[in-house]
Amino acid sequence: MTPADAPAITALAASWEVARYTQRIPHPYPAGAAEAFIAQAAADRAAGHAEVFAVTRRDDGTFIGNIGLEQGDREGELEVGYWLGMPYWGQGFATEAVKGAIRHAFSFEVPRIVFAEVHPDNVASCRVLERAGMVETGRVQTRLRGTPVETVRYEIARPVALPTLLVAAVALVDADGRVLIAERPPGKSMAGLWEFPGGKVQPGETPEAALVRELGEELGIDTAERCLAPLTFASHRYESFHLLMPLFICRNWRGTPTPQEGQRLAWVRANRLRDYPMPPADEPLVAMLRDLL
Ligand SMILES: Nc1nc2c([nH]c(=O)n2[C@H]2C[C@H](O)[C@@H](COP(=O)(O)OP(=O)(O)OP(=O)(O)O)O2)c(=O)[nH]1
Repeated sequence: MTPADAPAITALAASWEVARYTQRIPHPYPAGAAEAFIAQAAADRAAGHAEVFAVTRRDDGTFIGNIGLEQGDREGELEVGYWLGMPYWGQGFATEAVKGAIRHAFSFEVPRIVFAEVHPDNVASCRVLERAGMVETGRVQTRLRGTPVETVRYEIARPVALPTLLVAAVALVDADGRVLIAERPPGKSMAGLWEFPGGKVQPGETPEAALVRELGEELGIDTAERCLAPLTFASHRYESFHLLMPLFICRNWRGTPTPQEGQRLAWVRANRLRDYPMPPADEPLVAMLRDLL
């Protein structure tokens, strides 16, 4: 906000429809209140416990309302509050502003939760918060504009960033065009599902070097990096990690693949791979292999 926003604030915040569900907009709106509000917002921002932004229309920069973030009573919680002038209701601006405020809040390390408290009769605002990804978590006894009221509390938690796991895998293809798959042994995650040989790329390792190592460890065969040709990749969100798995194809190796870790092996034609349950990340790969081989 800048001092130049004062006339727009005065014009828009004066209506009772706007003020009635807010905590602080005075009604009737006195002269000088907008200027005082802008000065207070600058002071709060400098003190580091609240930030208030002008909401402007992207097309022409018109001031249409305010949105703010303020420290809640509990550690790690920020409250979002907002109002828009009536001519700008019902056009998705509030939802866009709330989404922006949430993104802004979580760009800082501290907040775990962004919350809002809404008058239960303010159905439009409840919908805005829901569209912005917030969920109702309870009711709060409070006072709104001096009157006791039970507000609805909405929350959104900081999104958990999943680590990306890099796994290199290979379709070993024999002279008959069959592909080697291995069953994940009991005790491992996704036990009993059939997978392409390979494994996690260790820190400092290339995917090719990881595969050469894994093929030795798991199958007792020797391959050279130049015998591994890139084929495709899987990118799949599991519950606790995101799997990024380049799939190579290899037709040349030394030795006969034999299970070194007690796993079952199968040589399977690409059009029969569907008979073997595979991890969800592999499903698109199976279709691609069928087209290719
Ligand atoms: N090698 C291989 N891994 C796959 C395939 N599809 C798929 O989702 N994965 C997943 C399963 C594992 O989470 C990860 C491979 O890890 P890994 O095989 O080296 O590790 P691991 O069994 O020791 O690991 P863990 O999951 O038991 O911790 O990638 C696939 O076709 N081949």
